[in-house]
Amino acid sequence: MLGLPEPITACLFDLDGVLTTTASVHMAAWKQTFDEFLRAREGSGYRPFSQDDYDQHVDGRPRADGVREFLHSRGITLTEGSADDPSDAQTVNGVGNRKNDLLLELVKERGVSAYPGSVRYLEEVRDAGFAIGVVTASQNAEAVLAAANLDQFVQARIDGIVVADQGLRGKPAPDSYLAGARALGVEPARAAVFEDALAGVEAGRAGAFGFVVGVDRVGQAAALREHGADLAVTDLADLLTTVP
Ligand SMILES: O=P(O)(O)OC[C@H]1O[C@@H](O)[C@H](O)[C@@H](O)[C@@H]1O
Repeated sequence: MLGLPEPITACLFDLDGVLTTTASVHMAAWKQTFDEFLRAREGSGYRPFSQDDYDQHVDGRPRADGVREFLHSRGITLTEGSADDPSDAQTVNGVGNRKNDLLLELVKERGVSAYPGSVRYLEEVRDAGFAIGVVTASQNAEAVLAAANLDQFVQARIDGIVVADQGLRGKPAPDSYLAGARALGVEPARAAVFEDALAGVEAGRAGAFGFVVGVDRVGQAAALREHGADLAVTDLADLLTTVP
């Protein structure tokens, strides 16, 4: 029993925070990046980047969208710059590159692991014969999936690189999930979306997916439901005992 309603035959999983424990690593890299940025701009009285800032403005969105959205919330607008901007450039790309440098350092230091409950769930989904896709804003998804030994489960991957190459709108727009469903050859109504980000459950709802599971890792179950989750669980293995 996968805890999913009858018509579902495919599962589209977000990666960071749903399958792997890397959401907290992204959060740490963003916090260091934005705190350095704000301190340099506003001095020691700056308001630090918080978990709430991450949840509202950054989580689930493509890297540059996260930079823009968060800085906008603080009344700051930067020029875009270009992809090869140095990481100290005061541009959207420069700030994003600083964050990526820090993320890669942290991933190297801490390693990447999968949630044991998510691995159990993936095994059950695979054994039930359901199609499996990963839909993530991250441009580092291929390496993270491989490091966590999860690539064996994945039949289609729509990641930050595909999103940029195909000119898709990032989450909360439904485009990347719709591309995931297309890649698996299923109608959205027959696919379930699994998301820990508010922008991600919004994307699932906007795409009219058959079922949206909110995965609550930071105590935001009610907000996940408000933004589009049909159900919120704290671990994917909880679904194995849930009858919808
Ligand atoms: O910077 P990356 O690896 O391309 O990731 C982009 C975004 O990917 C999402 O999966 C994370 O939730 C965000 O925190 C992150 O900012």
